[in-house]
Amino acid sequence: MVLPEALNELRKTLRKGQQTMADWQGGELAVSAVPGAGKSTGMAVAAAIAIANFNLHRQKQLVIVTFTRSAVSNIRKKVSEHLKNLRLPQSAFTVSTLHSLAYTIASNHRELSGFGAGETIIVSESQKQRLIRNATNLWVKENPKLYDLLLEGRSFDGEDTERLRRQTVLRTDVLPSLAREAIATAKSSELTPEDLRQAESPDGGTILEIAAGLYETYERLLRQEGAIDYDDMILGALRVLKNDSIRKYWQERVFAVFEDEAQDSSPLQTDLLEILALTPYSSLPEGDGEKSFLLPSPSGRGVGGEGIKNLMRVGDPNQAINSTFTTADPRFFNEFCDRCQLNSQLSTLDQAGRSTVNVMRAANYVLYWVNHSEYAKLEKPFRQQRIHPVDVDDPQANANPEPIGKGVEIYLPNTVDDIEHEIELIGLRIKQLHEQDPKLSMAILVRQHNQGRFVAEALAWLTKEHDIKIYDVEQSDRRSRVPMDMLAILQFMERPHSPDNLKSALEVLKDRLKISSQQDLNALASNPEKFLYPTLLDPALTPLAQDAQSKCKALLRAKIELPLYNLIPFIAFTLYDDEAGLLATADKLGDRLNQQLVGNYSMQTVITELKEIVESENFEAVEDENLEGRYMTAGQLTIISLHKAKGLDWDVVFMPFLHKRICPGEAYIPESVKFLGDFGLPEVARAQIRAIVHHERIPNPEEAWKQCSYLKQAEEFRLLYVGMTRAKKLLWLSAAQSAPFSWNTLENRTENAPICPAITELAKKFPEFISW
Ligand SMILES: Nc1ncnc2c1ncn2[C@@H]1O[C@H](COP(=O)(O)OP(=O)(O)OP(=O)(O)O)[C@@H](O)[C@H]1O
Repeated sequence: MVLPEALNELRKTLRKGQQTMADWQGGELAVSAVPGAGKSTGMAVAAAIAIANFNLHRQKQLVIVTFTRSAVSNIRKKVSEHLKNLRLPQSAFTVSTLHSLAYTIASNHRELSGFGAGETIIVSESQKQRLIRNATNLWVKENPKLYDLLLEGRSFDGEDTERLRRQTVLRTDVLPSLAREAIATAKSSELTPEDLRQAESPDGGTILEIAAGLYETYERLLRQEGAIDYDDMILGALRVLKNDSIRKYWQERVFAVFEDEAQDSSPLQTDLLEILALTPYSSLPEGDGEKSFLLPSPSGRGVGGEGIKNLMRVGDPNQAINSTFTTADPRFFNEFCDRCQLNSQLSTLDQAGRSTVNVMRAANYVLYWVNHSEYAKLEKPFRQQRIHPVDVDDPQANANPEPIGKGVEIYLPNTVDDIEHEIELIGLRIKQLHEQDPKLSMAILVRQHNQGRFVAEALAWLTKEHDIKIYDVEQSDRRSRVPMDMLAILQFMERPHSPDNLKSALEVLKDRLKISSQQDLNALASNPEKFLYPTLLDPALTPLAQDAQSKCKALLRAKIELPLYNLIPFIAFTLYDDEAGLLATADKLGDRLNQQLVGNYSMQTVITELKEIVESENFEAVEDENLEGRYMTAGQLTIISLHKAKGLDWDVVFMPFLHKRICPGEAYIPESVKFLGDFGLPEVARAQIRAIVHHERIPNPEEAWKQCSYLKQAEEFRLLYVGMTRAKKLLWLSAAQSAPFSWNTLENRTENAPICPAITELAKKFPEFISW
């Protein structure tokens, strides 16, 4: 028995808003928190207090779920610490990601999960991509009529070159993306291929028919391999829980579910949690004392039967930044919040300990402006929620620190000429700040990989001349792609006349900035013979294509001239400059292949071995539980993508390159796919399936395309907001006058590139932040 005083002491370590979590008395509770509100801290204390209040133990547990593995270990550590201090059993709670919770349930009852009898193989992301490629090829073979319809597109003059180009675009680009979107959206919403076929679509259902076919073929291949993907884990668990006695078993074991990062869950994942969180009335013992603690579920929606739903969902809808590539959508969590609000079960954590006051004012204004702008016509990108500083007696020391300078510095195009100038100004500011306080943690947040690379190269002098440590997070990603690059190039060397092989090799050369991206690679790859060895009768190649051709031919020559074991180093020198340890990584890979293939070293065995390495992903750096700690080290400058920066913070945050083209961006259709229509087919499929999920009218392709770009823009603004709220003492926002048209190549610049409209408005509202 824990003394109430001890629990009260623990509760008092929380700020007011967080205390509403600790005061949870059962039933449903939504907690909508602003960035920096201390959600995880609040949840950990709330968990310990709930375990004490409800006498939880091994057979009646509190289940905590969150999104990433590092968040799991963070929360586990905190809860465990509190339980130790309160002398409560550690077995009273579990913390896991949603997927691993689902997998535990499903694999405990294999016969009902649909997983098959043998050992279950869980496909990784890269294995899934391979399956999708295979499914696409198979679908093309089995569906010649639909494929021809796509080849015809809007119009077709029957010319062979154009046909070959279209084939390459469809098979290597459009159809695999369509498959990916369709599978992600449909499967994670429990829609079957048949459901897609039966939906009433205004365009006659052709797009949904293709989506259904690809999805079906993918499923077939997955089953053939005896494998499951991440969506199957959730579906498997839900299938298992349809069984009355098994559901009862789990519901009795699980007293309540606390979910962190709830804005990132899909509806099906939420269903799973709701089922687990339910205690059926029939399971409550007569006159059980616990009964009096529990409030009836406010929703009464009763997933999985009537009962009491003990479910706390904590999240920030304004930090939902995964909705354009998963089925998560902030609207689901928003709806949950609204529903709970009707029953006075919504708690809003709007005080935040992290940033200096001006950073909060800037983030609040951006949110307000976007929600009242043309970008909010269809649906508001943000939940209206202001971030407030903490009270003076807050338990967190120095929760809202003093600013450095004004706390926010905005650099507009009239002071910054071009991106080189912009990064030079940033470098000088970093040097100055580091001299003033060598312990400051700093980060530069970028939206695209190529920006990160540009920044890392341009600021290398800070390390050389001033010993400032730079940690480029994307670098390790680049290293993990080395085996894939090698595989693509070797496959091309082995069979250069395959359009697919040539296309993959060209893609690698483009990604490594060795050939220009300002050309249609599909056109080059569609007829390898003509591209590599044109006759005098063939039309002349453009200068950009000639450059690509000479790089490809050099690779083919090397295959003839060099001993096989020299090919890996040769390819490495072709692809990589001596940056980011890529050459060293390629060396390591070469050594490993040499060791593994002693006495059996041939092109074929090297390719097979590389395939193995790529598919098993066992050459990648192992995810480190304290990776986040390494990103935020004092005295270090971290270069990191906006997506990865979520959940982290630094004393000083730089956000450069804030142009309208990127934030909020606009829907863009490459010339090469316009034969299909003025829209992206994968995005349209996704929007149509989404409409089925939401029981809405299915949009026609043009409407669907508009919706997609709207959703994407809303998400870009949320990314901007996530970025801004990472700063503790100083936030730097900038955009140069001249910027690259596309970051794939820095050569083509747009003069007077329009800047992100939210930043223009921010500068108008707070002219005192404008710096030069
Ligand atoms: N009541 C508190 N007392 C002392 N420190 C606190 C308190 N609440 C939060 N903090 C500190 O504030 C920081 C952020 O807390 P936490 O990680 O819980 O925030 P979060 O809301 O999950 O963050 P995010 O903005 O990324 O969503 C942590 O360093 C934590 O220790």
